[in-house]
Amino acid sequence: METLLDKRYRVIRTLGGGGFGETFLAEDTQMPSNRRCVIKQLRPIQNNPQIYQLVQERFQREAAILEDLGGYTDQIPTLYAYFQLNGQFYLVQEWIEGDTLTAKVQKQGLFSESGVRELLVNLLPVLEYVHSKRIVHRDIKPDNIIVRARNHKSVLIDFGAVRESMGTVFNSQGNPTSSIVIGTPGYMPSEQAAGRPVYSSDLYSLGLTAIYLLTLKQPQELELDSRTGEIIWHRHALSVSPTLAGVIDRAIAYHPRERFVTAREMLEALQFGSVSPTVPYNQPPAVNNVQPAPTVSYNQLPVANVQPPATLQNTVAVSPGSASHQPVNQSSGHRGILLGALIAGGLIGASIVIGFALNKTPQPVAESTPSTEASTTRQEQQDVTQSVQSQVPSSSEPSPSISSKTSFPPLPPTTQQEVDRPSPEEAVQNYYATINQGQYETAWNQLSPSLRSNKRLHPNGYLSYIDWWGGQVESIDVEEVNLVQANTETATVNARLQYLMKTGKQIPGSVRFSLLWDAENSRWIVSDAN
Ligand SMILES: Nc1ncnc2c1ncn2[C@@H]1O[C@H](COP(=O)(O)OP(=O)(O)OP(=O)(O)O)[C@@H](O)[C@H]1O
Repeated sequence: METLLDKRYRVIRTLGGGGFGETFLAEDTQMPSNRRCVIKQLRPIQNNPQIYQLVQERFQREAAILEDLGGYTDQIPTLYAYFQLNGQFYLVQEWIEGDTLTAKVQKQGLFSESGVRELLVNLLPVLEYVHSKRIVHRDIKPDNIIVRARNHKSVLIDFGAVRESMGTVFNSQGNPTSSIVIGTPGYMPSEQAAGRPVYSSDLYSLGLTAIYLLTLKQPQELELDSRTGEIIWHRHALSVSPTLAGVIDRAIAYHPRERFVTAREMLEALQFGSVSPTVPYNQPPAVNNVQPAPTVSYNQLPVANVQPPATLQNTVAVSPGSASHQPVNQSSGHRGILLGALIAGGLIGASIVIGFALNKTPQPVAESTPSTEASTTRQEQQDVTQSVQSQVPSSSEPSPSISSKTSFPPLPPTTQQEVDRPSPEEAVQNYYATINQGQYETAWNQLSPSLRSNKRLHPNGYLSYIDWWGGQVESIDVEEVNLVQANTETATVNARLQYLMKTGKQIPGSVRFSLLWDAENSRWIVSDAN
């Protein structure tokens, strides 16, 4: 007699299988059309009654998230049902008829630039939505994007969240913990491999997906800059425009703070071409577009310089455990981080689970995303301190809100302009007032040309500047400005600041400004800041 799963679903064929269970194509015998669906079977990696209870709770929570996500857009499969049977968990999802990007490339060869652009423009709003729900997909790759045959829209399948709930184990202290990291070697950035995905981890994976489509190179086949750890791929895609190359470069930057912070930002860079043509691979880390990803201690990522098997691209679940012991060496760590963990765990080929119980609190998806708590990591503070180095004084018109009185030495007034000459402290105050009013371009133009073109501070020019001020900082409070020295041509001012970040955090900072008097425009400009 024919068996029906959950007395309802007739399995047509197996679509795939991995460490967590199998995936089936089935038909729903209780729908008039016998509509087709995909059934994902999931097995907890540790099986005892206490764990089962916990997994069950997490599974339910994650299924609710999938339901919510799939209900919003036709670019995420709809969740039809979920159930438990014989100690296993099942998700019943919409079957997306079409080809994965992997299958498409196999059929039609390389994607054109416009094909890749179209794909990104199509997918980035979906990612923006997913991130707005505090979810990091965690397994974006060509296999997990299906182009729907009906309307050619790209659909994002295989969210990592539910599989992660299957990794619940008890650690040696008897506390439940999430024992695994979900992701695919090569497509997964280092912070994710260390168990701390942030939103831009998905942008990184999407960037590598784009490179695959443009070059047919899997991430492991691409070289790394031995000094910076950045991926070298331009030589395999010589006809790609500088704008697209720049967008991809930024998405795949090693460090999250150098990447686009949001999917929207990446989309806009793609649409409006505002990314500088190339971000040289050998650049030092950007300091002016810090990603406020406070849960990641980048200087604590593990390093393992083990080369991966070149073709490995299956999703894996690995222990995030060793993430906190060895200092990161950005010039060489990169891909080795995860792969070391994989190989150390005995990975050969397909999906595996290394069920190390870790002394680590559980990390449901929402907690894996950038935190909004008020504390600040040392790294973040450092980043902020560095990133404020490019602030400039504002226009010569004193702002009514300025409270610090001028202590500029009296000058012999020669013209009305000279009489109205702002003090250096006022210039600094005005500069930040301009930023608080959202007049970023005006503020940018108050930087000296050499400061504006300082690649260390502004790797992508003005874009880096607005990334920081417009994208990450909510407002800035100037707590104190002190004049260090001044003459008619130059001045030095110290400023003590408090950044209110969009995440809700408050971060202190201090900057020493070097100002130059711009007589032609009767204003101070910032020639240096540190
Ligand atoms: N909703 C869906 N609609 C259509 N096909 C799907 C859907 N979900 C998964 N698939 C396909 O089913 C197959 C198996 O999916 P599964 O999630 O088990 O992935 P896998 O490739 O076997 O493993 P993994 O990606 O976890 O390494 C894949 O080819 C995938 O494209």
